[in-house]
Parts: sequence; C-alpha cells; structure tokens
Amino acid sequence: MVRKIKAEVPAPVILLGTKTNLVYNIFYFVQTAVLLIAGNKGDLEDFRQVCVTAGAKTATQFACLFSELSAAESAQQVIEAFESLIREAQLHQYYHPKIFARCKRPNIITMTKLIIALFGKSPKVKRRRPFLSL
Ligand SMILES: Nc1nc2c(ncn2[C@@H]2O[C@H](COP(=O)(O)OP(=O)(O)OP(=O)(O)O)[C@@H](O)[C@H]2O)c(=O)[nH]1
Repeated sequence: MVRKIKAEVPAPVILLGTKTNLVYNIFYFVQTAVLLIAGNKGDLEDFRQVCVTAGAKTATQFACLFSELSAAESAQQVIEAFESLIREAQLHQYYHPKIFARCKRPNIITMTKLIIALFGKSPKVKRRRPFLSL
C-alpha cells in the first residue's frame, strides 16, 4: 500500500429483531463477513508508507484478502479485487451453509437502527414552561 491501508467491507447484512438477539446478529456478521485489505494508489511509489510485505502480513493476521492496486492506472485491478471478494464470499457461503440457513429474513439495517438497538433511544427530556407569574 502506498499511503495507508483501508479495509473494504462488503455491504453487511445483519439480522435485527429484539435486543436479545443482537449479540447473535453481530456474531453472525463477524462470522460471515469477508474482508479485503486494499492497498490503493500503487502508482504513487514515492509516497509509499507501508510495504507490500507489511500489508500482506496484516491481511494474514486478520484472515483477510489482500490486494495492491492502482485505481488510476488499472480499472482491471479494481475489478479483480472485487471479483476475489465475491468468490471468497461465495465459497464461504458454500462451506458454511448453516450460518446462512439461520438467516431467514435478512434485513439491511441502518447504523442508526443498530445504535438504537444497542443503547436504546435517548430519553426525551420534557421542558417545562417557566412559571413567570409572581
Ligand atoms: N494517483 C492515484 N490517485 C488516486 C488513486 N485512487 C484514487 N486517487 C485519487 O485520490 C483522491 C481521493 O480519492 P477518493 O476516492 O476521494 O478517496 P478518499 O478515501 O476519499 O481519499 P484518500 O484518503 O485520499 O484515499 C482523488 O483525487 C482520486 O482521484 C490511485 O490509484 N492513484
């Protein structure tokens, strides 16, 4: 990677029901997410801060895919990175069908919903009208 490492996470599909199964849902996401560390801007060799070996090592450490590419020079490299991500996700689905079988009605949820489910809604503070008469 030239300047920094970014983890590109595929769109998460998280089951969300009640608060009680939220832990399971997060666990489900962690189990099913396929990650790719993409080292972009490969053409800017002079600005490199992270060497290829360090990028690849981090990817191995976190069981991620790794790809060095340059979006400016080659769209093909970007396509290949995404294709490898899709292939890996398909393989994962093939080898772990039970995890996906549990996902009967997957909903894509917003971050706001996730935060509300985790911490609850913030209590509404009722403002009292000041009592002005003497
Ligand atoms: N030279 C070069 N420039 C790139 C490459 N990919 C993106 N850029 C440029 O980097 C700038 C920022 O790109 P963005 O897609 O906005 O990425 P960002 O995550 O918002 O910003 P960065 O933190 O700079 O990556 C834009 O001017 C892009 O044209 C690349 O592979 N090579």
